[in-house]
Amino acid sequence: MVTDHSFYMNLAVEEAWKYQGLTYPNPAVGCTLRGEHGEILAVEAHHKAGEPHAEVNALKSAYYKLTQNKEILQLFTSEQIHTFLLKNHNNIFKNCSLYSTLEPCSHVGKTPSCANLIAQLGIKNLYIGVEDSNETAANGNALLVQSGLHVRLHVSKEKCEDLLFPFQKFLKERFVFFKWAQRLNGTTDGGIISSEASRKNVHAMRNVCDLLVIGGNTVRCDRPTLDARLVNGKAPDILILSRQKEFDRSIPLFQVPNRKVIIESDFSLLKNYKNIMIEGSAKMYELSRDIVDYYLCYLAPAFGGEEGFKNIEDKFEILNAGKEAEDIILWMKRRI
Ligand SMILES: NC(=O)C1=CN([C@@H]2O[C@H](COP(=O)(O)OP(=O)(O)OC[C@H]3O[C@@H](n4cnc5c(N)ncnc54)[C@H](OP(=O)(O)O)[C@@H]3O)[C@@H](O)[C@H]2O)C=CC1
Ligand SMILES: Nc1c(N[C@@H]2O[C@H](COP(=O)(O)O)[C@@H](O)[C@H]2O)[nH]c(=O)[nH]c1=O
Repeated sequence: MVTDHSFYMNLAVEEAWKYQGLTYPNPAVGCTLRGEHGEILAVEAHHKAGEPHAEVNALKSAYYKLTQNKEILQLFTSEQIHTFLLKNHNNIFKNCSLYSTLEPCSHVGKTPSCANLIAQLGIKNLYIGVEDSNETAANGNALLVQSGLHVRLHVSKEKCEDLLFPFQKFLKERFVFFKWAQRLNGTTDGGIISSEASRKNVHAMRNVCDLLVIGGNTVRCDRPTLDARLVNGKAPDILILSRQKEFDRSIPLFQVPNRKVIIESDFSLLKNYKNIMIEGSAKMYELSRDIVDYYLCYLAPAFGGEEGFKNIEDKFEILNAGKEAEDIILWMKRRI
């Protein structure tokens, strides 16, 4: 039987995109566990920095699927899951193949080393999308080859690179993404557009981004708060892009504790930040075109509104299309 390794890797890629924008300062990573007859034992992702890596989440799910032992479902930290699996694996993974969009980490950071766990569990084959460019975590691949695993690199390489790109960008300098919510007819005005689940997702991104950029007219018209209240999260610093700099200082945006609100007429402040979200519409889109890496659109199944992206001719490549409640979520890059 010829195995289509990209099929299994692409499942991991799809799962990981659900957490893009939420894993900072970690990368979005996905992992599939395949049984010896090609069956899918688990498809999981890394959700949040400090929580288990994708490989650990996949091994946890696969262990439960294979053993029906509910004990593992009560374990949530990486340390707990590593320790449990090392003690109880009974060689059940010995003919399994593991697909990871990123080379398993070799270091002990906030969580123990995935490469070490994979080696000790006796997994047979390891398929990797891309190597880890983060020097402290890299070389998991070499460690696993030494341990006798069959390792193949660059399965669905381009897809894994697109997934990893934000991480590489914030490691090197900064990652900037432009997010908006629109209706089917392209309008962005008139208050709430996307579903509550989508807005929670955006608040979870605000919770981990260190700077949120907003246009001055939006502050005047929408009187937004721009915090992460829907997930009880931390409010990011705010850059208001404005030349005239006149605002009603009594609105909630200026009252949120423990964050800075800075008003500038250019983007030079961005150099001090790593993970940056611009929440904007057409004017901000035009002004930020040269500094944005990825675009994130929440497309709500509705018509209505009046203003939006008119008279802009750009084209995009869709990197991932997902669904959150009733909305479609598109991660894209602009075609140059
Ligand atoms: N659905 C959605 O996701 C969103 C919808 N919106 C809606 O869309 C509308 C438009 O928002 P958006 O397009 O983001 O932008 P805005 O109109 O809110 O902001 C653009 C800002 O850029 C400043 N500006 C204009 N030209 C320049 C320049 N050449 N150099 C520097 N600064 C400049 C203006 O400053 P000045 O203050 O001096 O005029 C203005 O405040 C908003 O009113 C809001 O209701 C906004 C964000 C998201
Ligand atoms: N209407 C709309 C968005 N609009 C953006 O959110 C801002 C309001 O933030 P806050 O006051 O914190 O709730 C608003 O000014 C605009 O930038 N975002 C979305 O995800 N979905 C939506 O439907």
